[in-house]
Amino acid sequence: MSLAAPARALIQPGAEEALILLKGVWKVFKMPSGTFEALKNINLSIRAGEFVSVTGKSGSGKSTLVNMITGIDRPTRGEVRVNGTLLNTLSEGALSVWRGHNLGIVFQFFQLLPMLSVLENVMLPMDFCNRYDPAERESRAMDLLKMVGLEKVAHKLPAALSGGQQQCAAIARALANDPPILVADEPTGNLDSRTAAHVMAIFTDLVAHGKTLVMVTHDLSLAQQAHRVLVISDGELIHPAIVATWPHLSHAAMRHLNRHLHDLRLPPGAELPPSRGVLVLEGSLQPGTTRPRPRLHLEPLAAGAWHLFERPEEAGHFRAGPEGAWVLRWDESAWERLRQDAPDVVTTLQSHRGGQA
Ligand SMILES: Nc1ncnc2c1ncn2[C@@H]1O[C@H](COP(=O)(O)OP(=O)(O)OP(=O)(O)O)[C@@H](O)[C@H]1O
Repeated sequence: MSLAAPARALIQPGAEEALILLKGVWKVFKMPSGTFEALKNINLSIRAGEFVSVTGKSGSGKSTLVNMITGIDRPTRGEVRVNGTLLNTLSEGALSVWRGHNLGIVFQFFQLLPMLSVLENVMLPMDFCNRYDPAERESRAMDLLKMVGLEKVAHKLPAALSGGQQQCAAIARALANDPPILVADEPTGNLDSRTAAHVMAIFTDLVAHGKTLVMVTHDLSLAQQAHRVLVISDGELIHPAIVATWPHLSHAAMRHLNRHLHDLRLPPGAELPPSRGVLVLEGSLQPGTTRPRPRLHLEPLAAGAWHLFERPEEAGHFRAGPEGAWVLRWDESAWERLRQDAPDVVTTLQSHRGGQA
């Protein structure tokens, strides 16, 4: 069996590579009935040029998460760093100037100003940020409208446009100040599937030209067009390797796995400690030679491979390959907790015993 190159979808980019970085972010809402944890210890990194989709059930925390990235809302605890700026420390005024230069935001219901023409709507962010020379603004806005196919309706009011056209105008407006990052919250939620496909084609093209895109969507087929799908469930961000390895599990099942799998880095040649199961994130595990082989024939485990062990000691037949190994694993007690919390998930995993992302 040949060993695959590290599967990027299994791990997040390192903090040093991140254009968007959330570290230990919690959001707790205070309500008369008590407190509600909408985001629980989110650690997220997104590199420049990535297209990342955010999926999850209604109320799982998707909008709260993107509101952290846009600075529309602030974390209760933790750090949010976007394009080199620590958002936690900015005043409201500084945040809105920062947002104007760094982010374009696209909403589900377009939010164009109804009394301004489409062209004026697109010029508005340039006026607000004073980014381009006043003489240049109109032609720049027209170029952006051309790019999204709307030059013929530039002088109309938004109400005269279809929903799809209004969303394309909102995308042009989001691009007005040429921000490196676009954030779109359910941008196709109010569009039919043909129009949604057109909006997705515009997004894909923008990413191909270097924009970083974070898109919230309920639609799994649209989510999967991104480079990376983030799943959020009850305020928890599911480890990308769990999403990539067991994409068909329910989000609740993924959440159970997320809570009970722990990561471990092994230097080259190190023996895998007693474990009930392992998933290789990076590097490889090779069948060891120092212990007697078990009855079964063991294959190397490359990045993306997972395997369950009958007995924890069987894990010791594996050693990290020459490049080391970074794994998620269950030790005996984590596996027992998983069995107690989610017996159906254990049964599903046991029916396969292993596989490849
Ligand atoms: N300002 C607030 N005060 C109290 N609770 C809030 C507030 N904002 C959001 N919540 C709660 O936080 C949870 C997450 O909300 P959020 O809007 O992020 O979910 P979502 O995944 O975007 O949902 P949807 O897909 O329905 O838009 C929900 O239970 C919501 O009721």
